[in-house]
Amino acid sequence: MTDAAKLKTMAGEAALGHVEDGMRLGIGTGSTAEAFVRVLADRVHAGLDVVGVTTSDRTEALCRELGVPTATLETVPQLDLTIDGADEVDDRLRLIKGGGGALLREKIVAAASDRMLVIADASKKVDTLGAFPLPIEINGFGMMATYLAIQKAAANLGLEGDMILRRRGADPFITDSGHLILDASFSRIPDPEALSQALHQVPGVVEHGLFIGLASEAILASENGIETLTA
Ligand SMILES: O=C[C@H](O)[C@H](O)[C@H](O)COP(=O)(O)O
Repeated sequence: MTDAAKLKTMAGEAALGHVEDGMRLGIGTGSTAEAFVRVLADRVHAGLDVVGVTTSDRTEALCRELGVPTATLETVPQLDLTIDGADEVDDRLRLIKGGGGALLREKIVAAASDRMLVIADASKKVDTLGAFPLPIEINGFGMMATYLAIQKAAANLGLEGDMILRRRGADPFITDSGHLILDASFSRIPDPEALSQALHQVPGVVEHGLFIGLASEAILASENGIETLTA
């Protein structure tokens, strides 16, 4: 296992300490969430009784492969705890997510949960959000108009930077819900709340990767051990 993989597993194992028998779990997407699913599966095989609502087709497939029971939000619409990774986390537990393209379902699942626990390696901790390009999920219809409207909304907040349509090989990346993603390199987002509100005003924006007021705790793994941030 590489050092990076070890840190993800460390964070996943620490997250297990928050999981109790009978819990309805939201299960995130990405390499750290996958590390969590692997340690969770061992516990399930040892008798832990939980049900997971997954945030992507990819995580759903992994849970099925490893024997972690899953349900949909339609049948289990209220969750006790969501455990998910992040691309950036600041000291107020504001996040950038969506590097893997799962931000929409991740946000819906986190919002349906009593608590959201972030798991990450300590390199994800930042003073100011924005070095990681902000994923913005948009409808395919009128995408150039949406692009320009986002650019204008951001400029009104003093934010400028490249916005690139995410691709998978030669084709546009399509999310599990059938949308496109723009990755916006603003470098620094000093007021994430203002940007979040402004983006939600743009028709065509389905969701964005700023998670504000959702995470209640973060487990950050480094070579020195586990650091826990609480809201
Ligand atoms: O869409 C993907 C998610 O928001 C991931 O949780 C995020 O990109 C972090 O992924 P990783 O754990 O692979 O760094």
